Amino acid sequence: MTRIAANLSMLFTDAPFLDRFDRAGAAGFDTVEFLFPYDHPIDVVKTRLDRNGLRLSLINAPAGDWTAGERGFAARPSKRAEFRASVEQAITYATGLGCPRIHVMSGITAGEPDRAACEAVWTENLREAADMAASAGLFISIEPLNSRDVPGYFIAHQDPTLALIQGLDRRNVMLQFDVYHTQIMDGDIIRRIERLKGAYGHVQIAGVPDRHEPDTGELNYAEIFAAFDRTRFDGPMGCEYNPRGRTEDGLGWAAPYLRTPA
Ligand SMILES: O=C(O)C(=O)[C@@H](O)CO
Ligand SMILES: [Mg+2]
Repeated sequence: MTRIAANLSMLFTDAPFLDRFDRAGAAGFDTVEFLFPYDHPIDVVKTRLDRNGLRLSLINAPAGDWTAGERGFAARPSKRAEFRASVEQAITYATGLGCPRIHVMSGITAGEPDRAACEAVWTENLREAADMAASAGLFISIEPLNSRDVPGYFIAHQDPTLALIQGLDRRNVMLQFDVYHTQIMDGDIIRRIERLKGAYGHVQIAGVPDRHEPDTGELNYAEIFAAFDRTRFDGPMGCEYNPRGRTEDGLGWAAPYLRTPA
């Protein structure tokens, strides 16, 4: 059964962050995800979730100076201390907010030592993060990002990323299958959904190439949802797109997956 979640870092962005929870609830979402809640105390965010009857499916660990282009630390030998601190903070928030999964970003590795050094530090960091997360009963999510939008990011393709994850030997680290990035870098979406069944723990969606609503662009989301259904994937897929206009006005495609207003 297809389930969706509102990504509050990209939807309803005409409202301040905390007010986006109310907008998502009113629009009929029962689940949300977002990147960085860290400017707000946990209890304040929790109140917004609870008063709208919302579950939280994913947060990102702090990823550094986002506006300056930083995208996390896991593969950056020069950022070991920042990595550990970011995972600790994310675990505190995920635990307090009842969120089962943390997206840990790998970082832009241009400017770091050679690839082998980055891979070695990524592996050490992720094993440590996985063990910290496992003690709290949490999953870690690892997402390749397309190199058109995020040049120099450590991981850009699904298969090599899965090989890295398998090398960790940690059961609570899984792929994040963002259909938008995957279509740009790898394609063959339907077969890939089937072949990687069981390897991804979180899914995100958007139209390609413009990253708008999934009802535009080169992908057929009816077929993609059916493929995820066949694999028995039942997690809420994050709607991680830039709405063409007001978020609510572009939710026609989502009507079958939203709650009807009380
Ligand atoms: O951009 C995406 O896609 C994400 O999922 C973010 O968490 C990180 O870039
Ligand atoms: Mg994504």
